[in-house]
Amino acid sequence: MASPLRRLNADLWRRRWLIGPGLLCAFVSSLFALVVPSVIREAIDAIPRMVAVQGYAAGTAAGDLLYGDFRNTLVLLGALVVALSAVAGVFVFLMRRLVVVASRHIEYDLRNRLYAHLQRLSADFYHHYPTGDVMTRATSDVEKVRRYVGPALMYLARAVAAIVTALAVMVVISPTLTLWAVLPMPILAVAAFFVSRLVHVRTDRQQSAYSSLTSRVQEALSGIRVVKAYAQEEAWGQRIDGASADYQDRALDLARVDAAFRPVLTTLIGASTVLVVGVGGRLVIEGQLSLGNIAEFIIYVTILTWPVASFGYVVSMIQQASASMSRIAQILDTPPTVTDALAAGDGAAGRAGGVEVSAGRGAGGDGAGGAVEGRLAFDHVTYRYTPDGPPVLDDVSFDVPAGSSVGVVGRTGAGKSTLVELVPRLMDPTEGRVLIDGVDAREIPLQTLRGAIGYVPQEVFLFSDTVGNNVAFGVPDAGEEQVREAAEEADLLANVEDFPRGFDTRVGERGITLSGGQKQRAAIARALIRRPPILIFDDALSAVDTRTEATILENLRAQFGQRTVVVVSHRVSAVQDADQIVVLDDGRVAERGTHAELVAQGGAYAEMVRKQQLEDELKEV
Ligand SMILES: Nc1ncnc2c1ncn2[C@@H]1O[C@H](COP(=O)(O)OP(=O)(O)OP(=O)(O)O)[C@@H](O)[C@H]1O
Repeated sequence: MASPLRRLNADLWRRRWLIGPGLLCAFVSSLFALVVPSVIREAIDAIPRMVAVQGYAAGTAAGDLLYGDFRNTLVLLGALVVALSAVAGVFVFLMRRLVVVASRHIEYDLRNRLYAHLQRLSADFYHHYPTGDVMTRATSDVEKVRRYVGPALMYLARAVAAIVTALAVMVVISPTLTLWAVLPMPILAVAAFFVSRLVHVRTDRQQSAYSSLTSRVQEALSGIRVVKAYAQEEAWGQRIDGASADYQDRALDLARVDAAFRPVLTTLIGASTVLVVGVGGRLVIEGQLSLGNIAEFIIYVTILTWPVASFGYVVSMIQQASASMSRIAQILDTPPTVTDALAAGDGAAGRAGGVEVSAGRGAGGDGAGGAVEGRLAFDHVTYRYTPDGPPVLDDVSFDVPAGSSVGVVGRTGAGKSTLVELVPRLMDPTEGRVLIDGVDAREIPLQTLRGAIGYVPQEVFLFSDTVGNNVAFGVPDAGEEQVREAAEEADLLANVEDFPRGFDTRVGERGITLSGGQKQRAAIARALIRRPPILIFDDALSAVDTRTEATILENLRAQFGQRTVVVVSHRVSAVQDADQIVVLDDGRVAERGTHAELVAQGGAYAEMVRKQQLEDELKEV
């Protein structure tokens, strides 16, 4: 067995009570199926005897009696064939029920394990693995592994059982005829192996052509407004056409290989039959075998064909499953870089570095978020996205006292988002430390740390759910009043009341589309409802007008003193009232101070203020 598949041994063992009896059923069904040819031999061999009796004793009472006996025997033998086949069928049914069910359980467990691990993995993993790639591993790779624990094992068990038992019976009857009958079989196994390899390669290609076709169509439909506005229907039509033609080519390619396999199979069965009849015929003439034996052998050859072919099929299936399993293992073996390893405790509370910190959910609205006060400090923080890449943050140090506010500004790409993502530990600094209440964030249990932070990312993500559930996302048991309160603080309440079903209005694909500003405010409400001691807005006010921005900031200011607020923005208006402003330039702290201090300093911030004033004045003209 290829090594990556060894990891499944524990799963197979856990499901032994399904797999074991399932494989036993495979064996039993083969035994029953194998009795059928000998019954048919009996029946065929009875025919010449019957003909002879007819010849000698036709018309006599004894002849009629014998004839009646023969007929009854034949009917009985026929009934026996039907009964044996039915019993073999029942065992095949049981085998499938047991083994396929086990394989579905193992698939379910593996997919859950993978998803649980994906949730544990840190943001840096997702920087390196494209979503489509991870999706393929979680879907079609898991399915290929399932085929190993299900169909492959099943086919293998049936094949071994059928081949061993059929060969044993055949050899007992006639070793010579057996040798001739199985002569084409190795060619069949090898052909099946190569054909199924070709089939698998083509199936993969067809699958990837299909996923690129569906993602193209999905993109075209989600971007339909842009396509129409730029009159690009024709060009997009051609692109879809291209992807569609590619898919068709791949599908036909697969169908051709598939179609070629059947004739190969039939030819090889034909060759075996001819050999059986030819060699067997001579043995019958020599008196070593009966005619019934030839019929019996022909059935054995047919019985053996599929198991022998399935050997090749199974080998290629196992190869595929092994490749898939190693792709899955790559993810499972990637350790999360952000862990609780350094934290003193794992639970919702723990002692860290002498400072007691506890979960800051405060869903009840205590406002202080437990024992986390919210002092935030960056201590010589450097961050690189790749080990040999340039530092996106370079030796950043500054302090934010608990309950104060800080505005972070800087050109695009200056590192602002990266800086704030380090606070909830979406990733850890390459060098230096982020401190919360004077404690290295890595020493605080993740649950506690993240429970104390309300983070509104730059790209708002709303789930296809109701507005209310999107707001209550981080506090699933929040009451209606809490949801309303948070929405009001985020200046979203008036909008929601205008929606057809208020907070029960669905958003996203199957609901209404929120405006950019409404989405941002829903995300802000989602952060506020947690009543966290630390609030982080990463350019979270960019899609709202300055009046709404002022209202939200006003609401927040009413709570300054209780909450540490970090506001990343391109707009002076969003940061000018902050207790301090940090200007980032190319990953470094270029300036730091209050609005008045920085304006007086006459540096980059003063220049930004001047430009925005000029823009505002121009707008007014
Ligand atoms: N996953 C990543 N891999 C490599 N580089 C990245 C990655 N994400 C961001 N960067 C780079 O890091 C730098 C800082 O990005 P960041 O998003 O922190 O800037 P920003 O100041 O928030 O910009 P903006 O104001 O446009 O949002 C940019 O040059 C960006 O291209």
